Amino acid sequence: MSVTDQRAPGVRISDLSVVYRTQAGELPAVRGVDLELMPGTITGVVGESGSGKSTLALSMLNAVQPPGRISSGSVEIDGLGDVVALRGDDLRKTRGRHVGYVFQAAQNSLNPLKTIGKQLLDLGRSHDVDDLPGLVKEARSLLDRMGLDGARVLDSYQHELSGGMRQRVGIMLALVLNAHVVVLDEPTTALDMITQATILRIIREVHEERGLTTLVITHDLGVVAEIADRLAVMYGGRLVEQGPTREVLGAPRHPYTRGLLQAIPRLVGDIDEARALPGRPPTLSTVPPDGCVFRERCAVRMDVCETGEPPVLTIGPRVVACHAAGDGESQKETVTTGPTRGEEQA
Ligand SMILES: Nc1ncnc2c1ncn2[C@@H]1O[C@H](COP(=O)(O)OP(=O)(O)OP(=O)(O)O)[C@@H](O)[C@H]1O
Repeated sequence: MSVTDQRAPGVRISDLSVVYRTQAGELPAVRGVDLELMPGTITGVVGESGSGKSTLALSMLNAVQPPGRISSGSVEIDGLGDVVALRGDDLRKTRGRHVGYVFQAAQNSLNPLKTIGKQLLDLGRSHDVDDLPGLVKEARSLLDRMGLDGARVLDSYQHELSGGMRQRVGIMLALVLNAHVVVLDEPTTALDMITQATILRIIREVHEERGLTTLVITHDLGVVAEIADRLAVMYGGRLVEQGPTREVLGAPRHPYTRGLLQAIPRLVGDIDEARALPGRPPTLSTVPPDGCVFRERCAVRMDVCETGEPPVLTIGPRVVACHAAGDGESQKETVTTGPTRGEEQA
């Protein structure tokens, strides 16, 4: 729904797989993910803990660290090429300058020995920014917009700031170099509801003003409902459903998406109506290598889900990977958790 700005690049993640080395060998945390970020849109990625969201975010900057590695696939950014193929200085310059980011642990990753302002200048110098006073002014203005005293924050050390303030510093650092692709991993988790709403509004405003292509990673469906144009749902390293946010949330087709929605307590009505998804999400070592990764928790699983990769179905603007999503039966309101899981790639 956002205005597509000519400056906003498109991003195509194709057949992306990321593995981590474990005692049991290399195991996939992200498997065969295909996801396109349309220019000028905000895409939300949701899923329970361990579904591979942060690993996907790191891949956007080719920043997966050992014991992990990108084992296949590409992340093509318009004007930049395949980030997965970048190395050395090209890669370093890309991070921050072309792809702005705030990682989940960003609020703890500031340098405790330097003021925020000093770290900002280091960032500017490392990216050959000529106008450092301009950079400081921009940083102050972004912090002011997020409800902080920008000048004071820049003079502060990390230990002088609360978790929520550090989180906003992280968002400022993601935006300040004027990158046109921005990756925000859990940007508002440490914030109270009111501040969260303010920050989401500001992210949206800056996104539109600057013509960005933005990826927001969150476990919170409320956050994506608030901010994202498109929504991608991950489970066990797979993308199981994606499409326009309103459609996915309004009429989820994958049983996992349905389960996530049903697990949200309502503010009105009977709180018991919220039904937690039974079972737990898989870990690296328990993700089934074959068949549907969601089948253990799926109320409508079929025999084929045990062994067959779910087909990737394109239904209008929606992509669903599920054995049951294609047949008329399962698309009727099959309440509970829903049919088998699938994913959107190989
Ligand atoms: N450094 C690592 N070494 C081994 N396994 C890892 C490592 N980092 C992540 N994993 C595993 O990869 C899988 C995906 O993790 P990831 O952090 O990407 O998921 P997530 O959806 O972002 O979860 P969360 O919301 O809890 O951050 C998990 O099973 C996790 O345990």
